[in-house]
Amino acid sequence: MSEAVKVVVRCRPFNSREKENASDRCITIDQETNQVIMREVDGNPMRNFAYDAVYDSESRQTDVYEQTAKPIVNSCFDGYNGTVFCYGQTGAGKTFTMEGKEEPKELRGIVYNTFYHIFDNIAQQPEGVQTMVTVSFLEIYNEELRDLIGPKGQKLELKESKEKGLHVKGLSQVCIQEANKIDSLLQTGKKNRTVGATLMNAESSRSHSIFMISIETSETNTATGEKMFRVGKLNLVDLAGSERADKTGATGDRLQEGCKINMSLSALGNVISALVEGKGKHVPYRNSKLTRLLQDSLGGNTKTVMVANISPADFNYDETYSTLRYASRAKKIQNKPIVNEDPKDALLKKYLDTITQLENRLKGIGIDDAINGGVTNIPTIQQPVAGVQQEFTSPGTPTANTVVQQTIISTVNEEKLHEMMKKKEEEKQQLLEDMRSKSHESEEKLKQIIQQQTEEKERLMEEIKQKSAEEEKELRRQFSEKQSAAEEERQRVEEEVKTYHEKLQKHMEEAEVERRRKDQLMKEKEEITKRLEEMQAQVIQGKNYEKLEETSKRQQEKMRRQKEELQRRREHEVQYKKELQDAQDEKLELEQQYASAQEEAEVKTKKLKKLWSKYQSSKSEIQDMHTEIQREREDYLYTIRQLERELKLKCKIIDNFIPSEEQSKITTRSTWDEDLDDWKIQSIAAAGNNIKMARPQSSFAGAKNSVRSASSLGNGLRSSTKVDNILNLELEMPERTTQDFGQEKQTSPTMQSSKTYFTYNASNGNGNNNNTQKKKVTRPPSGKRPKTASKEKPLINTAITASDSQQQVYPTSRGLKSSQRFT
Ligand SMILES: Nc1ncnc2c1ncn2[C@@H]1O[C@H](COP(=O)(O)OP(=O)(O)OP(=O)(O)O)[C@@H](O)[C@H]1O
Repeated sequence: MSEAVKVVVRCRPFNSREKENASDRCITIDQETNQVIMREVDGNPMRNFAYDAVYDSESRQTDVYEQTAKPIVNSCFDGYNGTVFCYGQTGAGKTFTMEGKEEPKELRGIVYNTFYHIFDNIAQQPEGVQTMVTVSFLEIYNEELRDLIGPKGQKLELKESKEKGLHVKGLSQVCIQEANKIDSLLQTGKKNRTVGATLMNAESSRSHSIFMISIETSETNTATGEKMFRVGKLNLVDLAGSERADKTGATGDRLQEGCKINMSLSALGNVISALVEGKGKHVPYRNSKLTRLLQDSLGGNTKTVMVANISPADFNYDETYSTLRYASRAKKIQNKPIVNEDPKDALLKKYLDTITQLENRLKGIGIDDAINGGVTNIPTIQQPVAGVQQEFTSPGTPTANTVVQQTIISTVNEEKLHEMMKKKEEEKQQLLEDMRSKSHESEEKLKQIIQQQTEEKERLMEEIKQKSAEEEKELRRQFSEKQSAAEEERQRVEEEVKTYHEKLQKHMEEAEVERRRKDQLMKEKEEITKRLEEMQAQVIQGKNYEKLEETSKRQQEKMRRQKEELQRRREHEVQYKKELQDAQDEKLELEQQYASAQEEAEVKTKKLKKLWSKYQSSKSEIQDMHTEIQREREDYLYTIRQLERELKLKCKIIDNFIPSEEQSKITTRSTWDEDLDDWKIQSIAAAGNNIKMARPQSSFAGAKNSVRSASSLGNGLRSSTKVDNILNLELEMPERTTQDFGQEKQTSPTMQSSKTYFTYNASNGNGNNNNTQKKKVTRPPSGKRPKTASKEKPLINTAITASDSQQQVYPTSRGLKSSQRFT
């Protein structure tokens, strides 16, 4: 089953340089539709691209990991190969995405998360499943392969073998048992990786790095009892960024590195293009080390994810557009991942085989007995010694000399033997000791591992419990915080309303008191006025009268003003009350409106977004159509130019080689046939090219030459042989010729062997004219053309001068007549 390369895009936040040069945002990430929208910049139209997933500058490392790399890591456990590679302009965030930092947790990139995930998976595997994890780390710097965790500065070579396939010879492979070992390994690799500062990135990677993880698992088949091995190889690739020298400000080494980087990236681009273009197309994997190493990841046996990193700033518009186009193309690559079962180069298998062999060897030399009951029964050392002793002490009838000799030899041999035995004994002891300690060590290790795993499990369980308890606590705390905040808010509003009411009440009371006081005053004043009037009526008015009247007037005026003031205050009070009521109503209404308006806004935003993306895609479709039309137009113009050239040639030939009167005759006899969508020319079947030309035959050779010169008489072009070819309306009259003319069948044998020339006469195509009758002239029985032929009149409009006896009735064709220049 083939599957497409998965492509995701991640946009980083603005960096300080972009902020300094006041760059604008030109990218919008729409996570609902998985689209990246590029706004219009400097006359470039708006563009949108869709991918498998998109991440904006707020996206978290874990989100990117969970949705992109995690599924691939899981499938490596099932025996699939996987590749995750980060692609993009320099400083776009590839290394941040791929590596990040180990602490704080939130900054861990794909490599870190992969390891924690791998060891989480291992911890959850059922009993009996064995796993082995190994890693390698290399860089491709200036087209050279370098080991990042092995001996420093060692250059490596790419090799291909039947057993291992394509591999890097001599590359270090480190076995990892715990996830946290990865940090030191990564640090070593990072220290060894080539980085350099450019204007675009203070820590720019100057090489492509590949972190290779191999996950080997073995499981026993419950039905057959056989061990099954699976190997999943995972490549985590952090590519160097594409860069423009004018932007990076690179010179010297940096510039050279940049060139090499761009070259290998363009080789990668060519591979992608070739794969996208389709079957049969040669894929240039061999053009760079990068593409050779990634051969399986692009169009091969691998599940691949490409992370395209981009900048949001219009300062990088061109680079971003190029990355997005690159990424769009990569989506079309089809891979064919398969499970790698029982591979020949499985390290785990080799390890397990070696362990079994060692165990068998131990059994073979009685290791158990040796351990339990001392060394006396070990045959390999005991038996030869016994044999030697027997040999030297065997009874016989020796002489005194021989006895002495034998005794000396025997003593010497015995000593040697003794020494040998001692040595062997020591070696054996040492071996046994080693084995014992090794087996003890392995037991201890096993116990330790089990103990560690159990502790780890317990710790994890404890951690999870703690975490969930903490989370619950945190949620509860947040909830109660929110609740108390809401309660506080409610109390505050209530308090406010209460204060408002109190103020109002106080105000009203004050106003009431004031009113009462004024009423009282008025009353008093009225009473006084009344009394005054009464008194005035009794007292004779002197000069005081005027004074009193004036005072009363002033008091009345004052009272009027006070009344007005009271009235004004009452009105104010009413107004105030009304306003308060309105404010409360408005507040309520606003509260209701806010909820519904927010919902409405959300719905409308969604609709707007949909419409917007539709608009965008239609726009880009139109743009594409324009480009297409432009291209077609150019094609058409090209074709027109070509046709014009051809037409000119034809016109030139006609004008120079066909007599003008013949041209006009042909033109007047031509009609456009709508049904056939072609020109119809009368008696076209008799035209030169439709008639078989006379082949040069030995018997006719002389005659043919004569005919050629005879037929070139028209229009003063007698000597031209080219004209012969054009003007010779030579006809061998086969049976079918008459059919071509649409006339009666003529089957006369004389006709079949005859040679006839045709030309239009002056009748302008009137078929009833006697002159228009075509006549056929047969050759003289000799078959030779008469030598006088060249002296005949021109072919064109020439009357036939064949003898009556030779003349046949020829099919009538409008205005066509045959001519012969030999009689
Ligand atoms: N998503 C992100 N969030 C926050 N910071 C980011 C993000 N992506 C990148 N950065 C920061 O931007 C800077 C450049 O990123 P990085 O080194 O990963 O770029 P690169 O694509 O690997 O560049 P080069 O190709 O030159 O090596 C770093 O300081 C990095 O921390």
